[in-house]
Amino acid sequence: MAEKDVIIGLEVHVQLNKLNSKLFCGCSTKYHDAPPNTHTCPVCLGLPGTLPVLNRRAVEYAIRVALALKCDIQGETLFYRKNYYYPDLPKAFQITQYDFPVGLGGKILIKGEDGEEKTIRITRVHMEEDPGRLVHAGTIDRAKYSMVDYNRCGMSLLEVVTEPDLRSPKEARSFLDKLRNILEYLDVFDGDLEGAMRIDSNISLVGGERAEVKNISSHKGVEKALAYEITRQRSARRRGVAQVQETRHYDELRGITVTIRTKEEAHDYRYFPEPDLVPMRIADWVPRVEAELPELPDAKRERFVSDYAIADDHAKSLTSEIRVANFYEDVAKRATPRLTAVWIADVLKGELNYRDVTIDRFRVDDMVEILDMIEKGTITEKGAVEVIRTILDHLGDPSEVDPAGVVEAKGLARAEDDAVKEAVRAAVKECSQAVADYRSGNEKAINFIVGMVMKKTRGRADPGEANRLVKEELERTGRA
Ligand SMILES: Nc1ncnc2c1ncn2[C@@H]1O[C@H](COP(=O)(O)OP(=O)(O)OP(=O)(O)O)[C@@H](O)[C@H]1O
Ligand SMILES: [Mg+2]
Ligand SMILES: [Mg+2]
Repeated sequence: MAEKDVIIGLEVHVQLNKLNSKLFCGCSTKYHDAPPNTHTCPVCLGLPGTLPVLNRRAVEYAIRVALALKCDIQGETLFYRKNYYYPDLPKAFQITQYDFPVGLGGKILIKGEDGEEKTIRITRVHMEEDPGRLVHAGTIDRAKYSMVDYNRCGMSLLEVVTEPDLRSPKEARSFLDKLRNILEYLDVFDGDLEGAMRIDSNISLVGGERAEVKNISSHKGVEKALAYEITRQRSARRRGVAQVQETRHYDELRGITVTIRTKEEAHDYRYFPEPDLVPMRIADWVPRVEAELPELPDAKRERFVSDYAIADDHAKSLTSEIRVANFYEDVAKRATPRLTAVWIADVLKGELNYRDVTIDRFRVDDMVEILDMIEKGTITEKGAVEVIRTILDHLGDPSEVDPAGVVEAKGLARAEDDAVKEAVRAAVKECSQAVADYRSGNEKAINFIVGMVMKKTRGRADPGEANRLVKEELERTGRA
């Protein structure tokens, strides 16, 4: 439900984890399976006397994202020091942007609560370095001690800040899904890696101060934390307790948020320009980066509708993930595009979701073969679903299955026409009561006869076709 009194704005930290090296040093970004503190060097550990060297590719990726989010790219961009003391950042300041971020004033289209397309404005996109990761012994508010892992320290981060345009937890989630989708299209980001996206959610009720729920890493977590906050803030208001500007933590296990600090305790970060990095004229880079921008989800969706003459809903579903979109096009080139759209969007995606399997585990060749069998009438639609399910259920087995093999092994080949006709004749003879009912005007009685045909052919007849044949047979025998 769109909530008129709810105001939400997000700050999304996106790790540019497809880069090979960190933002200011040559350390590898592939630390996810490595032991703690093995991907570090004097620069990302912030040892005295070291100097940052900017990763050009990171700047290029940042411009790519800012352009895709329709931001104005700033002519010159500058880094600042944000000073704070916390063990996740050994040099006691974070190199980030403040004035002159890479991009200002963009937008993302999402599906709003009312089902209509809705524009969420992007305030800015800026670059910064990721701090290290604290691992708390127990929960953050009660831990006896914490351990620190600097593998993540110095990774390239983007912060994408929205205007407070979101009106419900669900809209916040659609925004995050859409953002992730765009980032994956841009090939700068792998959302499956741990810590790839971390979100600060700001939420207030009209006329009240905002609470900022820090550092949630799943979209579902954000949705739940925001729902909890709405209830909490409303109930406080009813009791006459005013919301103060504060930072809160979401306790995922307990499903609640707890206060961490209020505005009075807020840090003064003493931002000042980073003296070890010069301002960059990025305006000159823009034409080249723009020319290399790939097709984005909204554009792909429009093209799918016009190139393949498929329904907009199908196009939307197929483009909501780059891997699905690519799979669709690979199959559609070799099969009927409309039929392909229906089977991928309405059937395959559901079966994959149910099993939590990604589409690249399914073979393009297999999908083409299944669609071919449907079109030639070799299998029924029901049989095709069975084939898809069986293939998915045997992923990773030593003896993987293929469509023809499943059809053979499960006897899914559609019954020969003669066999169906034979079954129809027999069914009409046997179901004399249903036949009499049908003839006296009860049209639904035909379903019983069709059911008998399906039973006799062990489900290998096409139900529509069986229905047509039963009617023909009833007419023929009625005339006699
Ligand atoms: N009344 C409000 N209710 C909910 N969200 C708000 C409200 N006013 C602003 N916001 C949101 O709060 C966020 C402010 O983020 P911003 O990065 O500009 O500042 P910050 O949170 O003060 O700084 P920091 O980066 O240190 O957390 C934006 O996403 C904005 O949309
Ligand atoms: Mg911020
Ligand atoms: Mg903030």
